[in-house]
Amino acid sequence: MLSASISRDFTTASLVCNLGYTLQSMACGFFVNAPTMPVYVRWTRWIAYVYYAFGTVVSNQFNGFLGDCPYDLADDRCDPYTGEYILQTLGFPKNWILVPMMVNIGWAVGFHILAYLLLKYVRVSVAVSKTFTVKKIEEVAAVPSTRSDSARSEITVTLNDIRLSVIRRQRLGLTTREIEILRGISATFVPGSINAILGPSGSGKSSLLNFMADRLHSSFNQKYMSTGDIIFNDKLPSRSLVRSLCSYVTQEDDGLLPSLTVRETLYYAADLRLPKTMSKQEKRARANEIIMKMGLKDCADTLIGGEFVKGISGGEKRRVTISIQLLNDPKILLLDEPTSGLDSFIASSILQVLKALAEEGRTIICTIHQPRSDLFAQFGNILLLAKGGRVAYNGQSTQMLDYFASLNHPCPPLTNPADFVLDLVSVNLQSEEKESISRLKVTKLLDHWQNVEDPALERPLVDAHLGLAAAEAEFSSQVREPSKFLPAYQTLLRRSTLNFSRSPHMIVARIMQVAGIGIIFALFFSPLKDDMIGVTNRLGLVQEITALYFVGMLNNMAIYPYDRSVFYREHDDNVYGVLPFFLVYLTLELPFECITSLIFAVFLVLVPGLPRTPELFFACAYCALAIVNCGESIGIAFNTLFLHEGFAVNLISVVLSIGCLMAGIMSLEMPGFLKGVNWLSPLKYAVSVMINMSFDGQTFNCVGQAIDADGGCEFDSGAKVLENYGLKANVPAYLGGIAVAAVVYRVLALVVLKINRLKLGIKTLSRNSR
Ligand SMILES: Nc1ncnc2c1ncn2[C@@H]1O[C@H](COP(=O)(O)OP(=O)(O)OP(=O)(O)O)[C@@H](O)[C@H]1O
Repeated sequence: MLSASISRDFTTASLVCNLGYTLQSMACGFFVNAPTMPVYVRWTRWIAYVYYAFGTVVSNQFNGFLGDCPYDLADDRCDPYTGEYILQTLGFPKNWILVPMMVNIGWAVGFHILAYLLLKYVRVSVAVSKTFTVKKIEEVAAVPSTRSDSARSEITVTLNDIRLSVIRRQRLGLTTREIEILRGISATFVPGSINAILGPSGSGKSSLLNFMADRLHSSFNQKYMSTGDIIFNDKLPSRSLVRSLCSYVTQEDDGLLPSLTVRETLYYAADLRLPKTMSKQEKRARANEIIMKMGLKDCADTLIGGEFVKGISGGEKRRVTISIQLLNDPKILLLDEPTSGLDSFIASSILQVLKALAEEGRTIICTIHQPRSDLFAQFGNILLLAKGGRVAYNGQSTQMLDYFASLNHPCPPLTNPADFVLDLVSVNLQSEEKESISRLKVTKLLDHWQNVEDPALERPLVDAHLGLAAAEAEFSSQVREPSKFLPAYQTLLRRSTLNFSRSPHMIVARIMQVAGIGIIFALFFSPLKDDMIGVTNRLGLVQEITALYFVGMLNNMAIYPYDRSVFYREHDDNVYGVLPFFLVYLTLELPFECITSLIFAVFLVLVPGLPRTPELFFACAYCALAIVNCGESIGIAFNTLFLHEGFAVNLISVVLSIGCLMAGIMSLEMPGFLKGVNWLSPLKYAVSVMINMSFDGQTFNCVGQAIDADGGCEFDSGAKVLENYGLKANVPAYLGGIAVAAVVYRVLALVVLKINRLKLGIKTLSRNSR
């Protein structure tokens, strides 16, 4: 909480938290012996709550303790076996239990108060975005409309008795429940004006739009089923053709990268979405044409902006999201709540833009939750749904009130027509009496539409087979193929590099997450001595390489969830596949991991004085790189499986903590099952390699050690340390194991992402199977 109140940005907050935690754990006295800490950091233990917690636990464990001393208890040589001696070596007073517990309560309260004060008095500053002139990708003049003749042909969309239901698994998959979402929707959407889908909450507006855009995907937990046809100009297109002809604008603008300008966003989108037959100049010209058409000229060189950088306005963001979908000149544009969250002026301007697009011959279909009367006037055609997914009206907006008036439901004067019809088709749940009256009224309205007015009653059913062939013939030139691997990879790499280079705090955090903890280790452990304390400090220092597992996760959390949102949107639009996205992430991540791992090895090996050999230096950098990389892989996998970042981070932390506890000296005696699991952990290999290479061939003096009968001591050589702790390992094999683990973890992350992005279709049932 304190870190988040110091910086509200996750990247910086996680850096503060990580370095703060590392400092705490170094100062606690477990990894590095407190009395032997260098004087310039020895004081830090007094401000480390972990020191007090560790002191309490150790005091509780060793007060009055006596180990199995092989000599007479009065013999001085038994001193190292006493709890008093152990406490003295660790630098803790005797019976030090109550005081540190009270101090820690003080720390807990203090941290909360400090966080409260920071949250209350330190305001989040939102920087105003700079404008960027595109230098490398030169500006290309907008050209007059490039719509081809085929693009100008118009499409009337007809829905024929669409039924949609979902079967959901419950109680750990033991039972299932079927929910009917749409019950026989027949409607017509015409080109030339805005087609609005209205209805109370839960009436199925979004589900219908998602169904039309082919965005409903079955999964393990839910299986969608549908019947009915979507017809384009009396022809029955395949689902893939529907997907190609329809562009879909989602409710959120989360498919935009905050550090790109509007023009850059559209240039890169054009590169990714427009066919490879178009030259770069033509793609740029198309993007500039859209910028002019959508009224984005004035903000074209302003950053999109995000949480901490004020960029373009909310209305402009909506326009940019719509613009991206307009790049390939779709014949049908579906928009989910395009005006939600916008003020009336901006909402009205968005609808005017949509109206102008419709007047060019496009079929514009949008859901609107509760339009004001001025917005309602912009709609040409209305589909009114009632709760339960049934149609109450479909036709021209100008005739809607007359239709309801003819059924004895006149709209009172000065009433917003949209509010009036939404009330009309809603069930009033305020009292039982009102509910039964309103339910009867709604049922009558729905039955009347279904039995008397439903356009499907007059429509001859299209011959599915002939219709399919005819549709393919008419619209095949409009089919959009996803971008091939190489061009997609190149464009995404350029875009991500530009976005990343404009986020200096992320670059600093990526470097300092690894280098920072290396510096802290060096401060606490340097210089390593050759006595007993030197032995335990070496073990502690080498063990600390496991902290990099968390660094990988934090690096991933700072970037991946944002990249993922943009990727999911573009993948839903069938712009490119999983692999280019995945490899671009890896390409940007690896140079940072290589450089920071080398820096880390300087502070872990050279500065404190582990054997200063090239072998150990590069082995350390290699292990560090693999551990950070595996942490990132686990981050990718969990952040793909779970969209909620808080939940994902909790789960990842558990997995990583278990990995750290099972590595090296933290778990010398584990049950067989856990030993088996540990072979899957990169930390096991890395810590073993580091311990073996750090101790092999080393000699130590006996200061502070129990002297055995022949005058020697337990740990006078590195070989004895490895043998006594059971840490001897086959270093070359383990070095190979680390590489295998890094590759396997990353491939697993790719498989998780691939499975997650499998677009399991909707099961289409024939009419008589229901
Ligand atoms: N995958 C699903 N699992 C269970 N129920 C679903 C699912 N999808 C839709 N529904 C149900 O279908 C109904 C229609 O949902 P939908 O989101 O389409 O309504 P809506 O009219 O768009 O509502 P709102 O205006 O509040 O967004 C709701 O009752 C919803 O709970």
